[in-house]
Amino acid sequence: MILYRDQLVERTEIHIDIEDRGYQFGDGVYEVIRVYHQQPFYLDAHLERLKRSAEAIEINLPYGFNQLKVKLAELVAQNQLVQGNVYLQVTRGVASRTHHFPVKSEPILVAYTQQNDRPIQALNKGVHTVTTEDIRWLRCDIKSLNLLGAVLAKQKAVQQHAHEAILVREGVVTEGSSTNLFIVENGQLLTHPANHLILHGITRQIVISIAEDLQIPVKETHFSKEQLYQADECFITSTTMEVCPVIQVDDREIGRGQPGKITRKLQNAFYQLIS
Ligand SMILES: Cc1ncc(COP(=O)(O)O)c(CN[C@@H]2CONC2=O)c1O
Repeated sequence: MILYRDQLVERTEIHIDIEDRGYQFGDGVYEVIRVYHQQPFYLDAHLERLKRSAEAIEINLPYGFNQLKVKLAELVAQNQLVQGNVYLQVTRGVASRTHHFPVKSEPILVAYTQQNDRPIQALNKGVHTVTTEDIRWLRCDIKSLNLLGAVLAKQKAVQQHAHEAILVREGVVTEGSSTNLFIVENGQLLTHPANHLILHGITRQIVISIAEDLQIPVKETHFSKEQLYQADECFITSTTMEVCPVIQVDDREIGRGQPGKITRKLQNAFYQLIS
């Protein structure tokens, strides 16, 4: 079943209008929410970010958090989702094609579930990555449907048999195409500040909290591609990748090409949260 507007319907019953602004302009916002043991993980944080993103582009969510939580719970239950993702998006709705906001349009919400396992092999062995220029716009803190910059970066990674593209803007490492990124330098975590140039990842924030509990120093600061190459450890974080070690960046091994000790500590602590 699919949550379409405010009803659970079969996918075949849904017809997206050719002038839905999400379809024509990417004029909408989205969230990917992880489900473990039939329970959405950090649902409130995801919905709060959805609201922030919608407000940033002046879309009014079609209904409130409590109703949305009830609907998402029904969606997860109806689809018997034990472990996987809920994809949720809200577009500005349907209107004759004009760049400026239509005088009147009704936001359209769609949510659906995907059954999938945790990325165990990537978590255990680590992943290869490539670097590429961050060509995205300057409001990456808005989780918008405008994902072409991320799509092109991810495609470059896949073409080079890598898992993720690490984005570099004017010499500064920002984040992955669909992940946040941390390095470990002399026992300290470094990650890009949560400003308009990165998505304020929920997993990123969880890792920062875990690090504080484990008394691992964290510095939200700029760092260069050279620092990335020389890092003792590196990992990426996201709802779908959890805390995933990076063992290679371009042609450079990170650490000794193995997941690092601090990364493993953070992984183990994160695993306790989802068990
Ligand atoms: C550009 C970007 N940065 C960071 C993150 C990590 O944020 P969370 O920790 O809140 O997930 C994402 C998540 N991207 C989602 C996660 O999976 N697929 C996506 O599109 C992202 O798209």
